[in-house]
Amino acid sequence: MKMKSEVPPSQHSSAGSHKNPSHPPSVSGTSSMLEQDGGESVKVCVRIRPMSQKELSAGNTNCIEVQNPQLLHLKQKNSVRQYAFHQILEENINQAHVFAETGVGSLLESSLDGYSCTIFAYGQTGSGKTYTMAGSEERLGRADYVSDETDGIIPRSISYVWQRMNSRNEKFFVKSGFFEIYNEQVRDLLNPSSGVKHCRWNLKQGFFVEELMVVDCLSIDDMIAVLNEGMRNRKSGSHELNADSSRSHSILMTYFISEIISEEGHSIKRYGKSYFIDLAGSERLKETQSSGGMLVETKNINRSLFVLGKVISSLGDKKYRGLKPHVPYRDSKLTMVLMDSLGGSSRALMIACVSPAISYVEETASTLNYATRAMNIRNKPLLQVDSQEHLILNLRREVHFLKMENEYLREQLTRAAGGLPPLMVDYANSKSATPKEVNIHQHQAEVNTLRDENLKLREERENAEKNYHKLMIENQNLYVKLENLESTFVGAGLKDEGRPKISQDYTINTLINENANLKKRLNSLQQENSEITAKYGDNTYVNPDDIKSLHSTHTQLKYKVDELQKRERELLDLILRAKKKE
Ligand SMILES: Nc1ncnc2c1ncn2[C@@H]1O[C@H](COP(=O)(O)OP(=O)(O)OP(=O)(O)O)[C@@H](O)[C@H]1O
Repeated sequence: MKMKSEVPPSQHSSAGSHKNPSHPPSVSGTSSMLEQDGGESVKVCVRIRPMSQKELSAGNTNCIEVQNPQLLHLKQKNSVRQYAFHQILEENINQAHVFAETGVGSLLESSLDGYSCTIFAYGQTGSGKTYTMAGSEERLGRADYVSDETDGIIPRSISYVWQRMNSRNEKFFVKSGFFEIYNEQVRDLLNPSSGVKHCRWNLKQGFFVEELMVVDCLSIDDMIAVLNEGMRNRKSGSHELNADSSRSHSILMTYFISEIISEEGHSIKRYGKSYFIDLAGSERLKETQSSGGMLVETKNINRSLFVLGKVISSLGDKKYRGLKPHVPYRDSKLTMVLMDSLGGSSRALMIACVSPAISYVEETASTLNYATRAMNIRNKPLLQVDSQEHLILNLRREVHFLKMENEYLREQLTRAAGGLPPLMVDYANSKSATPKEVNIHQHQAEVNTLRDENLKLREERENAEKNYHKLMIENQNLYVKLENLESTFVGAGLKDEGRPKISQDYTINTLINENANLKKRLNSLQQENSEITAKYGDNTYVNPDDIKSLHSTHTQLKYKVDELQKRERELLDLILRAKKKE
């Protein structure tokens, strides 16, 4: 195995004659997911793992009933919900059958033809993602690893592609890289000591991980060595960095560069790739959604998974069909990497892993709901074309996404400031996007301008987020202070004895000062709050409901302060009258 630290080659091909590949895109060997517009839906399979010993001894019953290979019933508390998928793999289906039934071979065949393919496992912790993608975790990463029947999709894919490459009349170059994303940091699993990696975008590759170690694989053993090395480093890294390995996403990339010599003696190259992704446990996503405190989530919980959920929702929501929704790909590292696989030019297979145990029925329902949405996502698989065309294609795609995103951000700001939103433009269909009218330099200039604009809009949004956070903390402090004041002055004794009981700690002067400060803070907070609301609107991170509830808290606080001041005046009056009597 030859180790190399480099960015993989651009995904282009001079094979103009290969626009009609020998293997037209079709996800499974028998059933094509191709649709009329040339698009192809993400293939979604559900794998149900056997109940674990722990689940059985806890007395769990089965909450999933498989009706047929495409239909299942989920038995929830008071209802039964029906779900349909491309393929359902029951508990008793072994690893070899999973490989065959999910149609992975057909995807790999496309990669050898010059297409991009992504296979990813989604599901809660312990639902069998790693087992499905790689195999039994205890065996992987060990020096004495030998292939056996528990091998998952990755080792099986490795031996499949090697067999297929040997039987084809083409010369293949294979390269591989392995990385993980944890807490929005990318770590090279083949070179863990190299530190945090950055996600960049360029014309040739779209998004890519910068300075990732990419290894030349000259044999099947080299590829297995890459898998084992990555798995080993993921395990040890999980102890050093994150106690919980299920919170990181691991991504194994393999590039297949094929070369054939045409009858005229020209060399024709095609650039295919396969991504194998083992995602973090999706129950984090559920926690994220239920906690409501979005700022805390994005910091402490797996942001990539949260954004992936949003990307799947936007792309898979039927109401957006043909409307070009805003898709927040750029909001996380994982979705940047997956940009091409979801709603892009790659072919994709999602394996949703679930436990049949009734105690996880909610997590299972959540996984199945996301999987259902993912089935609505459509990709347009593209064979890599010659360099110039490929550059223009990438630029056009970048222009399209940037325009949509900037439009979305501007529209939020305008609406929040009370103006009418600008009309949304369908950039994909607008005339100005026609490639022949604009040359590559103009495309590049447009991308640069849009990216500058995007940067500014994002900075503005970040500032607004920071202010919002500050405001929340101040509000909290204010609340605590008010509670202290209330317990001091409006205690139970007051009601019982009909006369004020003033704590020794509080003199009238401190009370007046406190209230004056409180009012001052309230005023400035309210002003700050209305500025943020006007500027910010309902952007991705701060929910308009949160802003509304912040407003309502302010109103309540203000009411309490007014009440308190009224009570204070009464107390003052009482004290003065008592003093006069003395
Ligand atoms: N289909 C299956 N058959 C037998 N055992 C399985 C199956 N699926 C999963 N397991 C076992 O269940 C346990 C949990 O599986 P696994 O580690 O793959 O879950 P996971 O979804 O990757 O979890 P995490 O998100 O925490 O990494 C492992 O011991 C694994 O061997």
